[in-house]
Amino acid sequence: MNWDDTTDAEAAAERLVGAVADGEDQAVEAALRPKDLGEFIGQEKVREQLDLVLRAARARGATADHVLLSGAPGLGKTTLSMIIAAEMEAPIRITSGPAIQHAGDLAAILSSLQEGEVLFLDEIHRMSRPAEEMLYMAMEDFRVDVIVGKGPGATAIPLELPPFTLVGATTRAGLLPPPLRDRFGFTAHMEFYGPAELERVIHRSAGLLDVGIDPTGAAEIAGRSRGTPRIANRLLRRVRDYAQVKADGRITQEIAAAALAVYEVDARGLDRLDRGVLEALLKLFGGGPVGLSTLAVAVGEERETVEEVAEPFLVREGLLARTPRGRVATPAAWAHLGLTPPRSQGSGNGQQDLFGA
Ligand SMILES: Nc1ncnc2c1ncn2[C@@H]1O[C@H](COP(=O)(O)OP(=O)(O)OP(=O)(O)O)[C@@H](O)[C@H]1O
Repeated sequence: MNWDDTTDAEAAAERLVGAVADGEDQAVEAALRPKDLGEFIGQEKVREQLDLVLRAARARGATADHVLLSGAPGLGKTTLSMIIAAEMEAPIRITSGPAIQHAGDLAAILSSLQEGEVLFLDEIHRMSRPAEEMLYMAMEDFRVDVIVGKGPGATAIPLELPPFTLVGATTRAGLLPPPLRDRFGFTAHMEFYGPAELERVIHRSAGLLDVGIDPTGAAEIAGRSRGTPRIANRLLRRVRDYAQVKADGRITQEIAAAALAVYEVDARGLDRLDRGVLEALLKLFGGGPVGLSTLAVAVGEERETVEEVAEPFLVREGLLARTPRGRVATPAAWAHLGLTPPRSQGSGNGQQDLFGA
């Protein structure tokens, strides 16, 4: 998904199943964040590796190596950066790539860091080029050159920095220039969460929010959370509202299913936009192949919205395939919408033809 494009990110943030944080998320997330590695659910490999990195640094009495976290929005990168600071008993400073427009902005932040401080740089791939170049030297030598003056009279004044730990976060590690990527001592890729992990996230959050929930209720919400803790927490809050207004406040499987039906989030986590795209593909175009522009017109959305907001999840779920001949529905898409594919698509040969990339 192209999260560089603010409009798409905003469009996605407006959805109940959007992974980008909205205003309400920002207000309540602090209370739901795990505080140490032991509380952080899932991501076993990342946790194990990070635990070793941090323990070793602590044992040496040194500042931890720079850490790069990559992965989709809402999987816990900010949370993990705060945990790194907590585990190192260090303060944390939080900023983001787009907030650093000039190298001077970065120099001001770096020069005010305390020894051992964690600098969390979200969306690090969106930093300006001069700032990025300044960061290379800061990461490697804990030094920056501050340029004073302009033109031929400009001079570089070297500035020593205290050792610090940079935690960079990006949704797209591939976009980082290799010199920057290489300066991180530890890189972790965060994966989408499985249903059992999401159930644990939901139980934990329900406990913190003081909401009663049955295991079946948690499973129902987990199944619709698109592998993302942020979405799980958001759906939990909407289901809690429903349970309070329509029942006795306790979340059961029936309550969760009924609440999320009101919000048009289906059993697999598809919302109205996702289902609209699939329905058009199946009902109007017999399952495809159909071009992206035609599909977008059929659902009354911008091409970019279909491509960047709806499609990535449909592809990930194995409901839609992008082929050189156009968008094609998979057999799972027909099954999910309870429709029968035309005969030619049901047969092995026809299917091969459709996906014949
Ligand atoms: N492993 C986890 N265990 C429990 N809760 C989690 C976990 N990961 C994330 N969360 C919860 O999900 C919410 C979103 O997490 P966080 O803000 O860290 O995501 P992010 O990857 O930094 O997102 P973004 O890329 O949009 O900044 C937080 O409220 C946090 O409590």
